[in-house]
Amino acid sequence: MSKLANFREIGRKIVCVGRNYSEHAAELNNPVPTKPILFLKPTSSYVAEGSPIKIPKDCTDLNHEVELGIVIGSRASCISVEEASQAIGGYALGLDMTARDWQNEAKKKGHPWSIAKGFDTSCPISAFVEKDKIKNPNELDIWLTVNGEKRQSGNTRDMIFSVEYLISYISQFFTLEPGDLLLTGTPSGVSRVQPGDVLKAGLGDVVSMQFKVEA
Ligand SMILES: O=C([O-])CC(=O)C(=O)O
Ligand SMILES: [Mg+2]
Repeated sequence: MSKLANFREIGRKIVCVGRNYSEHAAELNNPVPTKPILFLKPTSSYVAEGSPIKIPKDCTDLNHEVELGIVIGSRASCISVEEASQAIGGYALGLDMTARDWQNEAKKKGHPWSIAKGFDTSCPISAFVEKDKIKNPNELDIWLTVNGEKRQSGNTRDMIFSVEYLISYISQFFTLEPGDLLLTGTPSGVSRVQPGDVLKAGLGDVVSMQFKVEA
């Protein structure tokens, strides 16, 4: 078994991309970016299947964002787009849980989004997916249901910036290290979750996962 199966323990950062699907940028009245928008989540935000997503105290608008995750397999600093696929060690399916009320307030004030995006349980994550299970990460169906009702349904071909472009771009600023996770942004259909909701999500026919939401 690959040592990357343990990426939640060995990885030291989660790098997230914002507004990488134009329909999602539009649904939140945000402009479509001309270069990737990056933010970080602490690795303490991971939650694995079997444990619940907890709505933080005083958050009134917790949203789901289903995203393709790239698990880094080898150290990458200032690499080119052509070299980028060599840095991919595997994949995971992730949820970028977002306290939208807190994010909107921070955006208005020009403050960072760290709490809105990085609170405990804000990164529900699947098991590790071996690299050879996915031929082309830029051509994958990605979906999420809430209590059996379809909310998000997209394909990674609609990403504004490809997986390889993102890895290269991020590596110009942050050295990527084995076990680090890159979350590639969410397609449209984000919505509020409530205590008791059951979220199911899937990536192509390679992985699916389920999480319960608690107050
Ligand atoms: O909060 C946002 O909408 C930005 C983001 O994470 C995404 O587009 O996936
Ligand atoms: Mg996101």
